Amino acid sequence: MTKLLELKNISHRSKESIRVKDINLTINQGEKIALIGKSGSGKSTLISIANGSLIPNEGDVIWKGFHINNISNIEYSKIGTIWQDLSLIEELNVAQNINCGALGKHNFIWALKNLLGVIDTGLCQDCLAAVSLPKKTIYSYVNKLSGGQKKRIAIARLLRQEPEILLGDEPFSNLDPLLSKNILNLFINQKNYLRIKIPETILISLHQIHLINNFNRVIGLKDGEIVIDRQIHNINQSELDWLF
Ligand SMILES: Nc1ncnc2c1ncn2[C@@H]1O[C@H](COP(=O)(O)OP(=O)(O)OP(=O)(O)O)[C@@H](O)[C@H]1O
Repeated sequence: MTKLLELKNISHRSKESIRVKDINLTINQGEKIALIGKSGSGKSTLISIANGSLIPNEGDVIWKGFHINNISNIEYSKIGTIWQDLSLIEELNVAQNINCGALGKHNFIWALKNLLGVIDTGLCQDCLAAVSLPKKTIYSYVNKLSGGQKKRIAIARLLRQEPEILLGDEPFSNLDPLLSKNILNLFINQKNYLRIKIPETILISLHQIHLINNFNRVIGLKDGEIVIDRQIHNINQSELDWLF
C-alpha cells in the first residue's frame, strides 16, 4: 500500500480549548474514508491540518514522504479540499470559479485569460455534468446561485483540479439525498466517463451517517481524539451510538 498522507503526533489547541489531540493517521492510496463525530469534535480542524492550511502546535504532516511545508506548488495542488465555507469567488462566473481549481497547473497568462472571459469551456462543462448542473451554468454568476448550487460548483472546481486526494469538509450538507448519493458514487466508483480524472483517495467528513456504508474505512473523532479507526465491516451500531 502506498502511503499518501500521514499525520504524525498532531495536537492543536487554541486559547479556549484543545481542538485535536494525539492524532496519528495514515491515508493510503485508494482509501475511501468517512470522518465522523459530533459537532465540535474536531473534523474541520483535522482537515485544515491535513491540507497544510492550519499549522498544528505539535506534530508533522507528511505528503508522499515529504513534510507538507517543503513540497512544491505542483505537488501541493494534488491535495484537493472542499471547504465547509466553499471559498468561491462570488463576483466571478461559474467557469472562472471552476477554472480556479486548475490554477496550480497553469501559468500567469492562463490565469489572466480566465479572469477576462470564459475559457476551457468543455472541461468546465464536464465538471458541471458530474454534479448534475446544466452546461449553460458556466455563464452564471456565483452570487446568483442557491446554497446547494454553490456547493456543487465547489465540487466541480475540485474535479477541475484533478487532485490525487480529496479532503472534503461536509461536502454533502445542503444537497438533497439523491444528489449526495450520485456525487458520492462518482468518488467511490471512480466513474470515468468524463475527461477529468476523479481523485481515487478520499477523506470526507459527514453528518449523514447512513452514507458511511459506501466507504471502506471509518474514522470517529470525539473531543478532538481519534476513538474509532476501523474498516467499515468492523463497525457496529452501538459504537456509532456511543460516538454521538
Ligand atoms: N478558529 C478557531 N479558533 C479557536 N477554536 C476553534 C476554531 N475553530 C474551531 N474551534 C474549536 O475547535 C473544536 C473543534 O472544532 P471543529 O470545527 O474542528 O469541529 P467539527 O467537528 O468540524 O464541528 P462541525 O461538525 O460543527 O463543523 C471546537 O471546540 C471549536 O470550538
